[in-house]
Amino acid sequence: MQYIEEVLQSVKESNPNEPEFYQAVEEVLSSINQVVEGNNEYQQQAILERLVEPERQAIFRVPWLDDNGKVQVNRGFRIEFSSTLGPYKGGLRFHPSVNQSVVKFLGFEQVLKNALTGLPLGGAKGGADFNPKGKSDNEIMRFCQSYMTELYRHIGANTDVPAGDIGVGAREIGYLFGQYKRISNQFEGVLTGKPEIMGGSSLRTEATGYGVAYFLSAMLDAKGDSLRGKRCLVSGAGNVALYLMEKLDQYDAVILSCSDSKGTLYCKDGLDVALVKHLKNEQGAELRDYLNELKDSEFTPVNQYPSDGHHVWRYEADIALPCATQNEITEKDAEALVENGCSVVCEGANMPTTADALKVFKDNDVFLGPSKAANAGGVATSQFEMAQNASMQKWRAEQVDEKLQQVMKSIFDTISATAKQYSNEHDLVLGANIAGFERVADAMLKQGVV
Ligand SMILES: NC(=O)C1=CN([C@@H]2O[C@H](COP(=O)(O)OP(=O)(O)OC[C@H]3O[C@@H](n4cnc5c(N)ncnc54)[C@H](OP(=O)(O)O)[C@@H]3O)[C@@H](O)[C@H]2O)C=CC1
Ligand SMILES: O=C(O)CCC(=O)C(=O)O
Repeated sequence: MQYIEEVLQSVKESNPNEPEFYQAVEEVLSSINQVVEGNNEYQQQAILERLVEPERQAIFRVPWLDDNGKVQVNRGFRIEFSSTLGPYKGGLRFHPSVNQSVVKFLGFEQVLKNALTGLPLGGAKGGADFNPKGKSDNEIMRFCQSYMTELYRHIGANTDVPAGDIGVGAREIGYLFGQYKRISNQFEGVLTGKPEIMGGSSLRTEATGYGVAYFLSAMLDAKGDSLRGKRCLVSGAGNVALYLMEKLDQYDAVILSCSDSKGTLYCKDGLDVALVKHLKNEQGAELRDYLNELKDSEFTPVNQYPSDGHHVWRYEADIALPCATQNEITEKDAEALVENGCSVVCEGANMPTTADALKVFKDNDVFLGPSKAANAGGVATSQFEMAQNASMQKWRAEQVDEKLQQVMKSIFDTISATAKQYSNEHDLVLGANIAGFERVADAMLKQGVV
């Protein structure tokens, strides 16, 4: 434990003002002591010190012209965390809250997540503190072009392959790809999540949400249970949340809620998922507009949320599925969920549960599927896209779906077996952290001091 504590102390000192990054590192390091303390080689070879230090970090200016002819400036990031298991791989986030701490925590998590897929993928993350909301299509395009004008020198189909995340979907990936192709004169699989017409994989859009549903289904299966009739609280109403809800609906679960940055939509008898999806994807509407179509629901705006958490978690339900952003389940939210009968949590968003909330869930035997395992279906399908691009092939949606289901089941089996070996089979947080760490650390040992 002393080695781990020394590394944690040094992470804190050398990364001041990076609370999210420290939180992610602390969660992982404090759950791998059983494998680290018994292995002198990890210490001798400074495996932990290397694991927490990104291989390369690019921080750059992104100037762009708005529709009024005024120059705007944002800060861009690409943090190439680890290439131990393959090319750097991970999404780009465009959101005003993006900063070095957020990108680093996401990159660190990505390394272990990608390891859990069993696929040849390193880990990275990037983005910008750019707010796409309220911007015209032309502004989005000019921003993406400027961002790529710096990013292109760091990436490549075998070097670093970005994808989407919050605020970055097929439209942004299309503009980024167009600019990369123009500057580099290469039509290659340098980005994933591309529109299908230019080399995108079938089902990449749906993959993260569907993957969460497949993972959750494996969790319930392990308890001899199923999703049928289960009352689910979902947060978020973006890419991950919408396709998760779609798949849960197919499994006959009842989706009671979803949310966006304006508030929470709730229906005690279950939301009409097709309507939510239509409003968000086809109409670009807000969640509150649902009430214009169906009156049997309620919308709680953010200014009426409890001061210590989020309204979306304050309802009775069996399962909670956070799919918006980091630290969106507070300690009080976790207590409310437990009190209201929730016994399963499956994380669609990256690190959505605060450290205090994790403790509440653990103390109350809540079965928790951690994000680095449960939401890995997106990046796995990105790797399928890379494979298709490299071989100039296009796989059918059924093929991709079958492979996605296999990966999610295999991740569940791996982390559940690891959890059983070191603690109990339901401690999937421990199982994911140890299984991901061992894969990366053992490859690092074989690669020498790099
Ligand atoms: N896309 C992917 O393939 C993957 C995504 N993830 C993770 O899933 C989560 C959601 O990503 P994704 O669905 O792609 O993103 P989207 O941008 O498509 O959707 C995000 C959703 O969450 C809401 N949201 C975002 N930030 C906040 C906030 N600070 N407070 C309240 N609501 C918020 C948004 O509301 P509004 O629209 O009002 O802003 C929106 O409904 C993120 O944690 C991401 O890292 C993980 C693996 C892969
Ligand atoms: O598809 C990818 O490359 C990355 C997806 C992602 O950003 C994530 O898993 O958090």
